[in-house]
Amino acid sequence: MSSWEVRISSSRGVPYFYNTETHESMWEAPPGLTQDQIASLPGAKQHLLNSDRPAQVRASHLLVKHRGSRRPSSWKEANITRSKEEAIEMLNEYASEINGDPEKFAELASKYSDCSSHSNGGDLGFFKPGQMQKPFEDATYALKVGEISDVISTDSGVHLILRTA
Ligand SMILES: N=C(N)NCCC[C@H](NC(=O)[C@@H]1CCC/C1=C\[C@H](COP(=O)(O)O)NC(=O)[C@@H](N)Cc1ccccc1)C(N)=O
Repeated sequence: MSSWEVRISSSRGVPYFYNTETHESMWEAPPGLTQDQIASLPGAKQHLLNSDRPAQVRASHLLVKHRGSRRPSSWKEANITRSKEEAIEMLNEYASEINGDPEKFAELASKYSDCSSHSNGGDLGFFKPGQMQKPFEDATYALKVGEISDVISTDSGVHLILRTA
């Protein structure tokens, strides 16, 4: 496997391959390396090289915060004191009311989401790997476009996610 490693180009912010012996560098993976060998190169954090992961995705979410949230406050409520269990119960009720319907999702997100994105039906716009908290990112990438997640927990609170692109 010689001495290839993965580095991030400072100018382009994307991974490239660098050989510490020959000082060669290339954007594409060196020929002859299997996917597994590439994934185990120094610096090749799987999500950076996850070639089958689209560069960006788009999602909407319905966030219910609780007293354990990193910022237990929102446009709806200055001081959020509900428990995490209560927040999960609320989300499960919303999920059954939404019943997989994207329009219903946007309607309920506008009314009930504790995120500023509520004003836009929960739409977060496009985002790339590394921008959102990991559980949120992984859950979104695991969804097909048009699918709604189960209850996902992050430091912000608990979410329902609808992947839209
Ligand atoms: N578009 C981006 N890159 N904006 C920065 C995202 C930061 C990111 N946020 C999260 O991972 C969670 C999941 C989705 C929303 C979110 C949290 C919070 C609410 O939780 P709190 O921070 O009070 O704990 N909402 C936001 O950030 C909003 N600006 C998202 C947004 C709103 C309107 C339009 C676009 C994006 C993080 N790395 O913390």
